[in-house]
Amino acid sequence: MTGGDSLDVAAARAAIAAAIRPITGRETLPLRQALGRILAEDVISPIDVPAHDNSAMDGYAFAGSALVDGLETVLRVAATVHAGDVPTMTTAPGDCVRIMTGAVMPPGLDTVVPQELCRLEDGRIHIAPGTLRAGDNRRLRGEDLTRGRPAVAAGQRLRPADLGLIASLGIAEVAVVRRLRVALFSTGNELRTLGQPLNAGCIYDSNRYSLMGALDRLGVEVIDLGLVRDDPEALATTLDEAIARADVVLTSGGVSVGDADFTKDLLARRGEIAFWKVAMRPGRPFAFGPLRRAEQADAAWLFALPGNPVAALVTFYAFVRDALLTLGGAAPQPLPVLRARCTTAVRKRPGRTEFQRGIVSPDADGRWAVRLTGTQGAGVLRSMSEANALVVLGHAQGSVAAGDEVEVWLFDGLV
Ligand SMILES: Nc1nc2c(c(=O)[nH]1)N[C@H]1C(S)=C(S)[C@@H](COP(=O)(O)OP(=O)(O)OC[C@H]3O[C@@H](n4cnc5c(N)ncnc54)[C@H](O)[C@@H]3O)O[C@H]1N2
Ligand code: MOO
Ligand SMILES: [Mg+2]
Repeated sequence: MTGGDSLDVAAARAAIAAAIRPITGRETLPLRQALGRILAEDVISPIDVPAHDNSAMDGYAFAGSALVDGLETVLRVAATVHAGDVPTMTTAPGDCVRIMTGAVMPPGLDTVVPQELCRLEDGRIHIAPGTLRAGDNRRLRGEDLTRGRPAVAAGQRLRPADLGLIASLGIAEVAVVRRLRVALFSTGNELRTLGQPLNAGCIYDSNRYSLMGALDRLGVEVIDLGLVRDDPEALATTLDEAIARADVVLTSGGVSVGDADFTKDLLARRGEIAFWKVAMRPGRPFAFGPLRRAEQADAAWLFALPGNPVAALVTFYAFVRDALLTLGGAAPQPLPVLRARCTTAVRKRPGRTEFQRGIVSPDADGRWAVRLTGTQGAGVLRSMSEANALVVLGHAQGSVAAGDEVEVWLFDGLV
């Protein structure tokens, strides 16, 4: 669709999802280097975790059958086991064993009384009636994981807890998907790079920094191709380098209808425009499509983001983030969505999706409320910097009155 018609946001997301396929490259990494990487294969547990029934408390282990309703239980302390010991003793009826947290349960014993819940006197413990039930404070063999079961599924972006879980299985290396390579550059004669003087009529290139930050959060390999002038030849040269080196090319600027807006036309020459223009604000001029690669069957994908700084980030979150996760082999991880009361009225007409920037926090009653971050222009980056969420006003929705519920997409630590 290249004409004046715009696709709605849902249709644009669906078109991207239908076009892309995960990359297939794999590598094996030591666990210590695998944080944030995407698991390529299920990790199957080779052992039961824990490997033995063990005590959850420092206290005394005994046979739960010794507990009798309504009566005090008195038991003689016959032995001691520490974590790391392998107890083999048999325990006579009426005996208990001093046990530490994590120690293997002695044969035949199934219950632990924490030491603060009993009284020790002359080598015997006294447990008041009703203190606990048989089986209490014992961790069962395999209660975390049983042998042969998947512990962490392929597609998981490995988090600290996943690394710990895999380590608990004794597994030192994991197969992960190779890192997705994303090349990016900014376009515009007016752009200056940091460290250069700001001549009249110029602005600093901020998009590359916000977008590289967003890419770093996703754990992809970033190929920074810098700034490119609004010159079709310079653009073509840089785009060709990007196509040769990357799976995905991310550009900002030059996708609208100005006389120096060449990015989209270049996409049409190097590949195919799957769509251009989305019925949304900000971010209407956004182009997506495949780029042909010399000697390679698969395409690189171009996401051409609008130049306005807020529009660039909004389109990144609306379209690019999920697509990069999919391309990189990750299971879907949509931004957390919730409904919140909007404290400000918003004027809107149906027929396009609007992404306002807001701060979500609980109100006095503990319900979620969201207030907008001031002026919402597509060039006002402060509106995005102060926000912790996007307020998403759907395609068919009209104006919002103060107090109405709206949908918000929360930024999390991953975006
Ligand atoms: N006649 C029309 N004009 C415009 C339309 C339209 O539909 N009809 N759409 C507007 C919308 S919406 C947007 S968004 C912009 C998109 O423009 P481009 O993608 O072509 O981007 P540029 O023209 O290059 O720049 C727009 C704006 O953003 C600033 N910019 C660009 N790159 C950066 C950067 N890396 N860092 C910071 N700021 C950047 C640039 O200086 C411009 O101010 O088009 C509207 N026009
Ligand atoms: O929609 Mo443009 O993306 O407002 O600035
Ligand atoms: Mg333009």
